[in-house]
Formats: sequence, structure tokens, C-alpha cells
Amino acid sequence: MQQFDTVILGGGPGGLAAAYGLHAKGQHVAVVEKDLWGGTCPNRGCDPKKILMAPVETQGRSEALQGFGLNGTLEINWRALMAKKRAYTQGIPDGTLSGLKAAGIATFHGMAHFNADGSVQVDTEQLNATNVIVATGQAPRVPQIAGQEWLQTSNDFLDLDTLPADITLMGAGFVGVELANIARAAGSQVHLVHHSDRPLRAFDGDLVTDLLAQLTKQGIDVRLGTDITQVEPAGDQYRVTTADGDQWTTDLVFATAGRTPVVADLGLEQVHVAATKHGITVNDHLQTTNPHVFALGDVVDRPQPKLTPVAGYEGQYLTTALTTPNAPAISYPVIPSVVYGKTQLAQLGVTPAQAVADPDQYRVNDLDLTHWYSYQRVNDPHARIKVVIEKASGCIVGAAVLSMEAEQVINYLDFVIQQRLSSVDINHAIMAYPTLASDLTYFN
Ligand SMILES: Cc1cc2nc3c(=O)[nH]c(=O)nc-3n(C[C@H](O)[C@H](O)[C@H](O)COP(=O)(O)OP(=O)(O)OC[C@H]3O[C@@H](n4cnc5c(N)ncnc54)[C@H](O)[C@@H]3O)c2cc1C
Ligand SMILES: NC(=O)c1ccc[n+]([C@@H]2O[C@H](COP(=O)([O-])OP(=O)(O)OC[C@H]3O[C@@H](n4cnc5c(N)ncnc54)[C@H](O)[C@@H]3O)[C@@H](O)[C@H]2O)c1
Repeated sequence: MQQFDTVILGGGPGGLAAAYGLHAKGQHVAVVEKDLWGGTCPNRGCDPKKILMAPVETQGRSEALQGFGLNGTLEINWRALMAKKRAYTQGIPDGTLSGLKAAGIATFHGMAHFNADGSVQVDTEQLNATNVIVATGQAPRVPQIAGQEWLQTSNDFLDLDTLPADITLMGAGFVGVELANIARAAGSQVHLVHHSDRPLRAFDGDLVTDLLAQLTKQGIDVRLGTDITQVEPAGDQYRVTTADGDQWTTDLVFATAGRTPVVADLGLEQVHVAATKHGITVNDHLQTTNPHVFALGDVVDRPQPKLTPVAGYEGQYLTTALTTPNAPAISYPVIPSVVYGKTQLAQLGVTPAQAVADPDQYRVNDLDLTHWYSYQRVNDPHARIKVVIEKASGCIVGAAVLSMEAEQVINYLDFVIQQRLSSVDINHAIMAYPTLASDLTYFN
């Protein structure tokens, strides 16, 4: 039996933020990881995805300028791109582990679960702690359809040796839309199938419609309002059948229909930690139904989006909460979400839909940006922003953006909203011109 102040289950971005934070506060900390040190984001999520996305973005910019001073399209070399991705990801687990060891944080590799006395079991090791933090994340959800055993996941996609000529993606959420962008740009025929008529439900409906039109223009076969009911082998390929009776053959089918919290086999019931199908139940101090067990990151059932910076923020919060008497409840700043691709979709703060529902408090500036200098310069075909303004203060409190530059614009607006900067404040700053930042003055 080894004794710690805090034992953390899961060595992803959330668990690691808490581990380093609590260690810096003088706690004796242990982290348990059953698979790849570093977790989803740097091994099978954000980072490898965005490495694959780099040439996609460049190709998109090149396509937009064809006939406007640029001739010749760019071709993606999948093998070379995958080699670049692997050169990055292969160093992550060892690098993460050495960082923890160098800091003096205890590490255990293996599947952790609770014993009935509240201790944590990792193979033959029994770890005892004042508090335990569950940071076990989410895993791809594989829908239960006929032939589900043939379905691949984003983990497989992000490590494909060769990109098949024809792929099908089941679900047009964050993962489905981003993988569709990558595969299409790299030369695959892509079928993107979504069960409802309204994918990316958290985002502004008009901008999602614009984005889907862009994907269709890129040659992606977008099929809405239809369910894949069966996948079966057909020679070297798979035959896909939908509820409408449509059928086609494809080389690989990927389940991109969401992710499920990793709670099975943790023995949560042994220590009376409650969970729903959306994750572990916590109060406003990230404390579970067991006062000595806390949870953070993707595994938590909460309304905030399941993103790396949110997991990291919660790790920092628990650093304070577990080392300060009477710590305040967690309070989240505005959280930006971005769907990456040739055209990026981003959102932050009060949504245009919320603003329209409360016209006494808010107004919405719906701006076609295609004629603004920043977007004309790069020939962005569909640049658009909806800016939500609080009527009483004149401050920007939310935004939804669709453009090749959305990831940058949304982060500038994050500062503007978080600091509650008025247009007078913004005008006091001299920004380099002409840049995306110098556009900020014109949004409200
Ligand atoms: C394809 C893809 C792309 C993404 N892109 C982005 C993006 O661009 N931006 C963004 O912000 N977010 C993105 N995300 C989401 C992001 O990866 C997660 O929000 C983030 O990794 C959550 O961190 P976490 O620490 O909560 O969980 P994880 O990173 O999932 O880490 C949990 C760890 O716990 C381990 N574990 C599980 N059970 C046990 C156990 N019993 N014992 C020991 N260890 C265990 C797991 O092996 C894992 O390593 C993406 C996700 C995917 C899948
Ligand atoms: N750029 C980013 O920040 C980024 C990228 C990828 C993932 N993520 C994070 O990971 C989470 C998971 O992403 P995701 O795309 O796996 O999930 P998601 O919840 O964003 O999208 C999955 C979609 O599939 C649909 N669906 C469910 N069952 C289906 C079925 N049988 N057939 C067809 N469609 C079906 C769902 O309605 C949903 O719209 C995201 O919510 C996000 O928090 C973030």
C-alpha cells in the first residue's frame, strides 16, 4: 500500500494539469495511465488532427487564389504527411512520462479501478490517497448497428498508412466534419452521413448551412436526415445501407457519431460515485457524490464543451480547490469552439439564437465579410460573422464566425469578451494594419 495526497486516474491534459498543479503546491501526487501518456489530445486528437489539417488549409488557400495570381493546384502526399504526424506523436508518451518523473510525480502504468475501501488498485499495486481525481476522458462511440464490428474510429483514421479511395463517415459532428475535410483534400471520395437534418447543433444554423454548402462544393457527398443501418463486407470493400434503403460500396466506414465517457470498469459503484450516460456527476466544486473523489475533463457530465483547454482549466481549478479551505465554486470563462477545415466554423459566448430570443438585451450584427479587405485579399468565398452585442453596454458578448480565418478571429474576440472591452477600449489600441486584429474596430 502506497500513500499519496492525491491519486489521479488518467494521464491526459486534464489529469496532467491537476498533477503538476498539486505537485507544485507541495502535494505527494500519483498519476495512473492505462494506455498512452498524454491522453487523447496529443496522441489521437487535437494535435495529430491539426498536423494533418495543415496542408488542407494551405490547399484551400491555394484553391481560393486560382486565377488571381496563382496557377496550379496542390496535391497532398498522404504517406509523407502521415510520417510527419508520426514523427510528432511517437515522442509524446515517453516525453510525457519523463516530464512527470523529472518533476518527481509518481507514475503507474496500468488500468486503475477503485476498491471498496476507497483505495485505487493498479495491477498488484494498491494506492491510498486523501483524494482521488477521475480524469479518464472519453472514447469513440461505436453505434450498435448490423455490422458494427466493421466500423473504424477516429483513432484508426489518424493512423492510416494509406488513405482509401472512398470512405464513409457516420456522424457529422466535430470529428466527422474535420475528418471529411482532411480525407477529401487528400483525394478520397467522402460520404458524410448524418442522422438528423441539423448537424453541429451547438453552432449557428445559418453558418452550419453555409459550411455544409462549402463541403458539398468541395465534392463531399453530404447526406442528412438518414441513418446507416447496416455495414457488410462486399469483396475488398463494404456495402453501406441506410434506413431509406440507399446503398453504396466504400473502402472504410468510420463511426464519427460521438464519444462516450470512460467509466466502465472503474468500480465507481464500489465508492458510491454516481454517473449518467453523459459522464460522472459533479457539484460546482467538481466533487462527485463521494466527497473524497473528484472528476474533471471529458469524463464529467456538464454542459461545457469537451475540449482540451476546458480539461486543463478544471485541472487548475482543482489545484486550488484541493489546497485551499473554502475554495469558491468553479466559474468558467467564455469558451471558444472551432471546427477546423478549409473553411473554419467558430463560436463563443452568447449565441445569435440566444440573442434573437432576447431582443431587449441583445442585438446581432450579421456581417458578410467577403468584401472586407482581409477576406478579399485571400478570396475567402463565404466569410461571414454574426456578432452579438449587449445593448446596454455596447460590448460584444458573443460571436459566430465562418471563414478561412475563424480560429484567429474567435481568439481575438475571446479577449475582447473576457475583458469586457468596449469599442472605445478597442480603439485605444493601435493594431498592425491590415490584419485580422485591425478589423476588430468594425464589429460593433
Ligand atoms: C479526433 C479528435 C480531435 C479533437 N480535436 C480537438 C481540438 O482541436 N481542440 C480541442 O480542444 N479538443 C479536441 N478534442 C478533444 C480533446 O482531445 C479532449 O477534450 C481532451 O483530450 C480531454 O482531456 P482529458 O484529460 O479529459 O481526457 P483524455 O485526453 O481522453 O485522457 C484520459 C486518459 O485517461 C486514461 N484512462 C482511461 N481510463 C483509465 C483507467 N481506468 N486507468 C488509468 N487510465 C485511464 C486514458 O487512456 C487517457 O489517456 C479532440 C478529440 C478527438 C477525439
Ligand atoms: N475542433 C475541436 O475542438 C474538436 C474536434 C473533434 C472533437 N472535439 C471534441 O470531441 C467531442 C466529440 O466529437 P464527435 O464529433 O465525436 O461528437 P459530436 O457529438 O460533436 O458529434 C457526433 C454527431 O453524430 C451524431 N450521431 C449520433 N449517432 C449517429 C448515428 N447513428 N448516425 C449518424 N450520426 C449520428 C450526433 O447527433 C452528433 O451530432 C466534441 O463534442 C468535442 O467536444 C473537438
